[in-house]
Amino acid sequence: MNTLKMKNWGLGLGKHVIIAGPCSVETEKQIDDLCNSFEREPQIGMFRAGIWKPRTRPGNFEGLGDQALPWLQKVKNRLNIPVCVEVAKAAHVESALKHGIDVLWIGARTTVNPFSVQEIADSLQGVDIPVMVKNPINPDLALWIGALERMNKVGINKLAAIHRGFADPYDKIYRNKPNWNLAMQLKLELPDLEIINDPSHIAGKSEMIFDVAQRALNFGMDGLMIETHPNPEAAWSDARQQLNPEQLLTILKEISFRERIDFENQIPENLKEMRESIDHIDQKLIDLLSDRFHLIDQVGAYKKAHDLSVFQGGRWQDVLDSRTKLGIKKDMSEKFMKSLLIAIHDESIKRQEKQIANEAVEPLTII
Ligand SMILES: O=C(O)C(=O)C[C@]1(C(=O)O)C=C[C@@H](O)C=C1
Repeated sequence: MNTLKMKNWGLGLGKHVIIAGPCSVETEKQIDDLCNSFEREPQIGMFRAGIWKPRTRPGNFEGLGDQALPWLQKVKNRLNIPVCVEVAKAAHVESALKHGIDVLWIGARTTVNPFSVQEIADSLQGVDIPVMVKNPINPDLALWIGALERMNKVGINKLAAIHRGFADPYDKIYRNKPNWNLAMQLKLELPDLEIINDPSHIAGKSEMIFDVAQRALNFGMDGLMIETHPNPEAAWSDARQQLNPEQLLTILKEISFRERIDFENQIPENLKEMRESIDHIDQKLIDLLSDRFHLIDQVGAYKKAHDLSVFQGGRWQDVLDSRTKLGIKKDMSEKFMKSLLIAIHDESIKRQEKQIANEAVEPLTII
């Protein structure tokens, strides 16, 4: 996929892009008040606003629609920064383009539906406008990439992804679970594509936004989209997760942006050395794991010959408890130790089950 970085979108964006603005446009005064606060804040690179809101149930505020678009033009003129809105169908694209909107984004509830994404893509054929694609609600990397590809195929190369987290009804911490691994996987699959993190939708509550945003930057994400409202308590949508401008500015002051190392450039010598040591350690770890699994195979052969069960609860409990304790003493977390040991034990069980079923044990592959 050929994509242009945000700094090359021709919109005056820098290396780390901060996008701020309300969940929904509510009144002209709300927008004016925000402009008054943002005028003094040069770090804000783009203004966001929802005017068509996909709501879970009917009867909630669904956005002001076209009537709010002229107010966003005013924002552009006053702040001299690009303005972005969410679009969910071709009619939205048409209105947004007519009113000089600079950047479009596709929301999580739209990304899940290839028909909707294709409808938007078709309406953008031949149009030179940047598009940002939020992750789908469910943790499906292919669906996210598919939506980006649909845009790219109609000629949109000013593309970015927005990581807004994934719905998980069992998670009690986040509104949308970050699943950082999946976002990093996107980075691995599309290394040139920039990712903006949306801590507002991940956190779901204003007091957690700083931590989520900082983690995103620690992971090397390229920007932040933060919902901001002049008076969050009175917001017509997403009241719990919006910041007031003062809170936003505090976060922007305290947060640290991190450089991602570009592998095409020189890697600093001391980092190189540390990485070489890590390479050696990893080699040793793999050798040790391989030795352990060869012993597991011998135990498996013994179990088969003596009709013993593969799973040995007492022994496993001992292994789990004693190694976890050892790991904790060596500064590793209990959670990490347990998940590592469980992964190893699962593999042992699988290998021995295969042996008992008379299947050859596959050559060692540890992922
Ligand atoms: O001790 C055994 O019986 C083993 O096969 C080893 C091992 C392990 O991986 O440590 C694997 C399976 C058992 O449930 C218990 C422990």
